[in-house]
Amino acid sequence: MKIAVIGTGYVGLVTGACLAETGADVICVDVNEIKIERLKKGIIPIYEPGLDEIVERNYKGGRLQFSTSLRESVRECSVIFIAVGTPPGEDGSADLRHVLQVAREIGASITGYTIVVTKSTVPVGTSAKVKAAIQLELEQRDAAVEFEVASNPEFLKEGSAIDDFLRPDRIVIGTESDRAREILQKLYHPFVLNGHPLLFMDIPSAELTKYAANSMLATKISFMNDIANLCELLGADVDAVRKGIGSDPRIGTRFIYPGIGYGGSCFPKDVKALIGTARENNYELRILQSVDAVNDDQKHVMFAKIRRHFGGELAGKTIAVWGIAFKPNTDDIREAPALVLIESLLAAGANVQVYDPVAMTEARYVLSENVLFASSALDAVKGAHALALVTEWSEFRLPDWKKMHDLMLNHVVFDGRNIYNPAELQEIGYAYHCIGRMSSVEKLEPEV
Ligand SMILES: NC(=O)c1ccc[n+]([C@@H]2O[C@H](COP(=O)([O-])OP(=O)(O)OC[C@H]3O[C@@H](n4cnc5c(N)ncnc54)[C@H](O)[C@@H]3O)[C@@H](O)[C@H]2O)c1
Ligand SMILES: O=c1ccn([C@@H]2O[C@H](COP(=O)(O)OP(=O)(O)O[C@H]3O[C@H](CO)[C@@H](O)[C@H](O)[C@H]3O)[C@@H](O)[C@H]2O)c(=O)[nH]1
Repeated sequence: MKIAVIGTGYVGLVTGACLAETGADVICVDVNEIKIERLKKGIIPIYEPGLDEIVERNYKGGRLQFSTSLRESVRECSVIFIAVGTPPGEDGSADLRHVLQVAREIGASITGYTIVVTKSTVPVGTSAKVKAAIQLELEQRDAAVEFEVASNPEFLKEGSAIDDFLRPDRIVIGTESDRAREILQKLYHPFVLNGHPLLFMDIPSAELTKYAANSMLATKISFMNDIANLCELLGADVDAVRKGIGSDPRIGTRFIYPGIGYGGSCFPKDVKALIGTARENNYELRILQSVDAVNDDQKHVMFAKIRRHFGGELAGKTIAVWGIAFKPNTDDIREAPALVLIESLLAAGANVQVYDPVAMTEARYVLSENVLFASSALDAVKGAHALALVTEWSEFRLPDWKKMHDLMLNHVVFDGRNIYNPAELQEIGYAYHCIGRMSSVEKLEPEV
């Protein structure tokens, strides 16, 4: 089966490489010439564990190709995936510019029966727009080419994208015909050998499933962040509460970790987009409005703790920030909570020294030149008055606290992910603040 994947970002490249892994003949297309040139040289444009191996193996095996020409690439393909970005527009709704541009080009190029599958996250009704755009192009060139559209939202997580794609919890496909259903069932058969379901449904339901899934997960996180903030007021420990509620299988243990707000290219934009979709239909999604508002506030919680610790005066203080990526195992810094914290620290007159194991290059594009980019975690804490742990990378989990004690000017740790042991830090002489817990350590008088 010959397949084209349009858009070679986090989703498109993983999709293309994983489909090629099953023996399919895949061509990945992108408008970004530099990206495609680098991919042809074996340079992977993003950090995603395991992606380099799978791309290299399939590229060398001839099953995976790269191109900047959509028109040439899609001609012989029976299935075309659209995996371009759908960033938030000014009003928060999904910007469909790239998706519809691709649809028009597909319409201008296909010559035989084709299934056009929308994999990008798009609002309900987008597949119908894609279909209309392709149809219009076909009519304009007077071509009677049979095609169908389908919706196949992607649920992979950055940092574990390969595993998520190869062993999905489920695959959701919205189709309108048995023919498209049979072809997509065949294509995805190798990925559901684990017994997890391939769920066929109508197209609007498939499109909405994606937003509902992300919104549900974001709701769990904002709910726990709200509870964490209440824990601090009541003298309770959110991690005990988390374990206490998570043991009930109806609630479950996953995605209830409090922190400093969810980030990334999906939850923030998809929650906002779904709120907008509802509003366009005269319906207020009140729960999601609160989820979004709680998340915006949560991104400021760590800054408030740091400012309070230093008696409201941060001018001249040096704060080390560990982690910029929105989560570990990715170089993606879109909507990362670290960016909000760093901006607030700089605005308050603090010096900021940052370190991230893989996101430093991305960070240099967006962070102010006043930020000091450290060469290692230890380098970042040199001369610092405080350490803020933002992203829970593995290499930050067991720091050499004693060595750091000598490097830091003042000894206080702000743990945005609740990964450190307060007792251990107290023994070495650090003050400790985390999320949703008032530990005895935190109640120590601030150091000068
Ligand atoms: N990143 C994730 O974890 C994730 C997971 C599931 C779904 N999604 C959704 O998948 C979609 C893609 O997300 P992403 O993170 O991979 O985006 P991305 O920004 O990493 O990649 C998008 C790519 O599309 C290319 N592109 C734009 N216009 C094009 C065109 N006309 N022709 C060819 N290529 C074009 C861009 O150059 C870019 O390389 C979005 O709708 C997103 O919401 C993302
Ligand atoms: O208990 C938790 C779990 C996650 N997060 C935060 O939530 C954000 C998103 O994390 P995660 O969902 O792991 O990463 P993404 O790669 O953004 O994946 C989400 O967004 C993708 C794009 O739509 C979907 O495909 C995935 O299913 C969905 O999990 C990150 O900032 C995490 O730190 C928490 O604060 N607490």
